[in-house]
Amino acid sequence: MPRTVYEFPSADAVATGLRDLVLRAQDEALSKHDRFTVALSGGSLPNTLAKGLLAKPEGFRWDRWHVFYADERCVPLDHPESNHRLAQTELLSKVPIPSSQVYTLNPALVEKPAEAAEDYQKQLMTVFATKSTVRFPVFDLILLGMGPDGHTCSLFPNHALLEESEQWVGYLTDSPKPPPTRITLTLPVVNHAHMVVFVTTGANKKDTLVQILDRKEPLPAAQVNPIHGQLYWFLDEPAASGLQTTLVDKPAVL
Ligand SMILES: O=C1O[C@H](COP(=O)(O)O)[C@@H](O)[C@H](O)[C@H]1O
Repeated sequence: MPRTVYEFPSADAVATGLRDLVLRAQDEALSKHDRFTVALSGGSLPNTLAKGLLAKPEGFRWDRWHVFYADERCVPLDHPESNHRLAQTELLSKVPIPSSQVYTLNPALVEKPAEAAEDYQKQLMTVFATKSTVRFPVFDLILLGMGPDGHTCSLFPNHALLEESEQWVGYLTDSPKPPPTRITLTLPVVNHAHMVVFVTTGANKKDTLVQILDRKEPLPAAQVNPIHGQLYWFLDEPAASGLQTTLVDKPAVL
């Protein structure tokens, strides 16, 4: 499916635009089934997302949301490096999503990443289906960040996990970005989603975006190409400033 690259004048405008797209994704999902399944990244994403959603929360059906993490660091859930802690602080503590519908790393398994990944895969199966029924889960929406090295989820350049083609959740103990031990959705899961949105702001991502969107270098984020779903890039002006690729300017309606 083709990608759409939006350029917004500021990070605040990215947050507003993202809010509108998340609402659309939610409404599309609820017109087809009774739940909205979303995977959140860590890093800068929860703050941008919260800014948009909390500024205008009307229309969100929080009781229907099922929230997973695109990746998680193998640390206790209240640790400063935990993606769940970040999402909880920025957004989840401020909206009435039932806690039973927020799927976290099993904190008893932080020292056992292989078991933590297997456990998280089992949690996915409780919502989507078992692995014997569906090859890969189909998320309604996956919200991704991209690191300056082109990583997304916890899929890092040249890492063997990029080749994973069977498992839904992988683990690594050698992340080049601390902390080293993490679990992550695999590329096939991301590429089976109904909608995937990269949210990338700031001039420090500018050169990597040129590598991915203009030069099509095979960095991890460039390997996100949903098979049947839609792919959006939400950029602010500093992030987009080096790009030659066709940009869609400040969409009025998403
Ligand atoms: O380590 C991580 O980094 C990426 C990118 O973070 P950002 O701060 O550059 O947006 C993030 O998407 C991922 O979830 C996180 O674990």
